[in-house]
Amino acid sequence: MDNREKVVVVRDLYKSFGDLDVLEGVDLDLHREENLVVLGRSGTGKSVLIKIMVGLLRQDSGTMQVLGKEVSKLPLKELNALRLKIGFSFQNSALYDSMTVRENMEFPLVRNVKNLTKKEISMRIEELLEAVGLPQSINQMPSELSGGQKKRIGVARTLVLNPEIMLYDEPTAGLDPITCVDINNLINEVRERYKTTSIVITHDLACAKQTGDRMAVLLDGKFKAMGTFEEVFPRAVDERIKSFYDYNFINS
Ligand SMILES: Nc1ncnc2c1ncn2[C@@H]1O[C@H](COP(=O)(O)OP(=O)(O)OP(=O)(O)O)[C@@H](O)[C@H]1O
Repeated sequence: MDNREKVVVVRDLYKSFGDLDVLEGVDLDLHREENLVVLGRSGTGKSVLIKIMVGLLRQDSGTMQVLGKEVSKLPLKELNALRLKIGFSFQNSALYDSMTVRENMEFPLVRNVKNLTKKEISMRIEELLEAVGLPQSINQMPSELSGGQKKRIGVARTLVLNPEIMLYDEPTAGLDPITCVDINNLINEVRERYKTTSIVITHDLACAKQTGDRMAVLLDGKFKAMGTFEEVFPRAVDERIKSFYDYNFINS
């Protein structure tokens, strides 16, 4: 029997928009401190699944439990409290261009955590910038940072509220292959250091292989394949999963 703690439990989840059936029976168990990679072509419903997870959309049927709570049944106050435990690292890093790195990181802290002293805020920001390898960027503007640096700061800002779950949306999109490897390493370091449980949405199989304990391939509204990289890809029978593998360049 699998005794690991389950952080997310999804059962028989359905979601349609009019005639468009997007999710058609999704099942998932995500374990504490696991890195799960979700793969699937554009429009397969990855974002819809994440939106149901954070209560931005409601499923038609089935259940979505996050940290022991059925998301669709939570009153707004509890939903907001749950959302604070889920850190979303956006594809475009979502930094405010008119604020320095420090101000970008202060913003969610000051807004969501009461009674922090200036010193506590500074210490938290400095620790996180050190953790993502950019302590020297604290007074820089986002426009002065490279794409990879912006991603790092975006991750640091997401961590500022101590999330238990990290959602990474296409973390390597738009980066050169070497910077991709750095960002993948960062995702793994964040897990080690902050004991986060992560979902990584990506089309990049090198990223999937490097960061994922398990892969979950969303196809026809369900997770059609689930397992380690080696279990899912080299031996794929489904032509669509095989083509996903064949069209990607595997670095290692
Ligand atoms: N609020 C909505 N109303 C109507 N249709 C929607 C809504 N949200 C998503 N959809 C549709 O659901 C399908 C799945 O969309 P989703 O954004 O989840 O895809 P995705 O797998 O995240 O794609 P990508 O990899 O391109 O981000 C799409 O056809 C989309 O148009």
